[in-house]
Amino acid sequence: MEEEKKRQRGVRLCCLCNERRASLKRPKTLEHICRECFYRVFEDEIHDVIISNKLFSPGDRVAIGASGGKDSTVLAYVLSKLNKTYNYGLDLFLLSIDEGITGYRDDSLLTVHRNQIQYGLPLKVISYQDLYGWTMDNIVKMIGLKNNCTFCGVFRRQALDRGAALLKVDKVVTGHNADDIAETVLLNILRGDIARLSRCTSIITGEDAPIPRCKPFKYTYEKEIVIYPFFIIHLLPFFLLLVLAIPSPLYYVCIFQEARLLFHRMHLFSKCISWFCSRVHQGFRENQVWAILDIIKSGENFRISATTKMPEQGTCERCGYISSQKWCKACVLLDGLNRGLPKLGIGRSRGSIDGCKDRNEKNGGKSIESKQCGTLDF
Ligand SMILES: Nc1ncnc2c1ncn2[C@@H]1O[C@H](COP(=O)(O)OP(=O)(O)OP(=O)(O)O)[C@@H](O)[C@H]1O
Repeated sequence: MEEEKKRQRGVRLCCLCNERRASLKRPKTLEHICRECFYRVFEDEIHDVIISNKLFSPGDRVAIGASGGKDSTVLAYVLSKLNKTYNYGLDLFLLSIDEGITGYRDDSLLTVHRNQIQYGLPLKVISYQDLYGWTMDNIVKMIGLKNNCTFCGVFRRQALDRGAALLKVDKVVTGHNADDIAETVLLNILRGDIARLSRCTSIITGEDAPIPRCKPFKYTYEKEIVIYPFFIIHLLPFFLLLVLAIPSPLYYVCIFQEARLLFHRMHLFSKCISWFCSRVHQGFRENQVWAILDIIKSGENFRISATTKMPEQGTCERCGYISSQKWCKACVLLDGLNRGLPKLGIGRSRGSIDGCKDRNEKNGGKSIESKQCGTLDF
């Protein structure tokens, strides 16, 4: 009766509970729903992903890769909430890697320190300076802005594993979301990187490595991760917050990623435009919404032919980290830096460093070489 009255008054009701006033159009399904139902479906879907993929076992020690950005901040909050609500029995930790990027990581680490207190989770911070003797600031001073992301990505991947080993955890979780995964599928297709294409949609990776990594946000849309903490604030101030680039976990973009920063600004600008034009371009937006899940599904359905030779997994002769080469990529890059020849380890031709010969080449086979690329370098 009450609902009927509301409907007559022209109030759009939430299509899930059919009781409360709808206050947002859900980016993933385009349903008009209320705030309470948004929180419920957002958390329920992540819980379903965790359970159906058996991401954790009771008693697991789990490190949350905490960059201080929006994805890992929301992940830390949601995972600790679900852990309590559904009694997963997990011991959660925050693990942060300090790359030594002044004006970027030092700011975002403040958020992680705040999260440590807010969520009551132990925090471990590991720096490139301690692990490698180099900060990204110093690396960029030596090599400039070109290729610096290769150093950062390779070092971070290994640093997360080393931090996880120090914390003696069973698993590492990262905040990679559906948009990141769809983007990586497309990048790997464009680059013809079959090795990465075959594993980039896996929700658990590195099962052959000492510590597996999981992505509970694999099917969670970035837009919903952004809405989740800020939903209470109405959309307009939220857009202003983004566009004016007021420092916030939503907006941490690495200062060394100039191209990405430009892309990010353009992306935000186009988001604003599309928000204003959304009623006109409804059909286009609906296609865009489904494209993310479709791309992930295509990546999942990708099958590698049995005759394709994949890189052979071994350990680095220098540091003992997993590697398909004699030396792992981090050791090759570090060696180049320490010798004052930082470009040696970059690109495909790696013959110039003795320790870097491909095991498969040595074995006479032709392997698929996997480069450091894409959003998912974990
Ligand atoms: N410095 C870091 N320390 C710990 N974990 C990290 C770090 N950088 C990235 N990660 C992990 O990898 C995930 C993806 O990182 P990426 O650099 O793509 O950032 P992002 O998509 O902006 O995510 P976020 O918003 O959490 O920073 C993060 O969500 C986080 O779990």
